[in-house]
Amino acid sequence: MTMHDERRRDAMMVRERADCVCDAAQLADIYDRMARDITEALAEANPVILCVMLGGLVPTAEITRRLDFPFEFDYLHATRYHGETQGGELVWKVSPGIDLADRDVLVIDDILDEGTTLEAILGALAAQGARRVRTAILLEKSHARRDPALTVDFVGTTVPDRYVFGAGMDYKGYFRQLPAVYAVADT
Ligand SMILES: O=P(O)(O)OC[C@H]1O[C@H](OP(=O)(O)OP(=O)(O)O)[C@H](O)[C@@H]1O
Ligand code: HPA
Repeated sequence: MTMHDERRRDAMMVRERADCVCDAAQLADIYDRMARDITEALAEANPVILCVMLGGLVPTAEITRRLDFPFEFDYLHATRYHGETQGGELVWKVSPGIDLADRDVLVIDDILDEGTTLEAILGALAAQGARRVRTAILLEKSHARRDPALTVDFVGTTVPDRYVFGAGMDYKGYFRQLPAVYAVADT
């Protein structure tokens, strides 16, 4: 069996035993509410919306299709889990291509865990001259391992301190496409 086959088999076993922590109907309600709050804050701001690839892809698509006001759209790619369940060094793969000087920016990502990724993104966007950066994160993980000063403007919901996947998030590269969020079962 190749290494890829083993990872796939591991992912399938983990999915079978995982607990659903946010189902598709709950996610739809969360996206509706986030889109309403974002509209209230940004409809007149001519913002740039930035998707944090890869995990931000699904929440960004779900939220932006609920926004009926003009905005520009771009993405950035910063990653530090590299297909594993423990974070490592942050690698910047792609910076936003659009000029952010004096712009209102909304960053959309899937999860706030230890906060390392979001801190780096906020630093980079400030360095690019953004006027104001707001953040929309689908899930906030409940623990005390991040700087409490790091706050998010639009939070979907809170999840327990377990590795989660689905709705854009992967387990070892798999299952980003699942329409609900699952937590890996304790061993
Ligand atoms: O708060 P942190 O502990 O820094 O973790 C949060 C980040 O981790 C995930 O990205 P990941 O590095 O897994 O890349 P991916 O989006 O390609 O899955 C997630 O999409 C967030 O961007
Ligand atoms: O629990 C998680 N799941 C998926 N990606 C993540 N990135 C940080 N934490 C997580």
